Amino acid sequence: MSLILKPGLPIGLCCDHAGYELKNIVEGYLQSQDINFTDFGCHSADSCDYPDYAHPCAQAIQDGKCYPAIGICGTGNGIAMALNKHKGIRAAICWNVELATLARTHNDANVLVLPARHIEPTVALAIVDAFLNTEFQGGRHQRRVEKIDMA
Ligand SMILES: O=C(CO)[C@H](O)[C@H](O)[C@H](O)COP(=O)(O)O
Repeated sequence: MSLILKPGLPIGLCCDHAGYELKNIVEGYLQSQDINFTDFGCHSADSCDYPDYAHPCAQAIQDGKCYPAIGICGTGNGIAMALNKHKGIRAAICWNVELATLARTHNDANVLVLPARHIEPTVALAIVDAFLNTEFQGGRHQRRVEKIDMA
């Protein structure tokens, strides 16, 4: 059982066309681990706009309908920017396992963002695994994370 899943809540997934193929791979991995997810799209590799999928996914986290989430686009930047417009969302772009671990231990990241065009699928799955299985350290980081939403 993952360390950061909340009982009864699925993981949220969102992507654009650049992340579509990797999202399918991530979904296969989650299924193999018996982890439930809600897929907010996109649902094909046809060109689309990442905010159209990022915003509903972030809203679902805010509404308590899923937790955590994984967002995927070409560089990770666009979908992370859209997700991070939402209060309480801490979306972290991670391209290796160490960054994913630190995003959890230091930042209590609640959305993992993967740059699909810049990482291999095997690395992506190792990142997902690290993200889902690493606890927030709290302590000095708790104070800093609380200050993020003060703007
Ligand atoms: O990487 C991105 C920008 O931050 C987006 O995620 C998109 O995937 C990318 O911009 C899509 O580019 P395309 O040329 O329209 O395929």
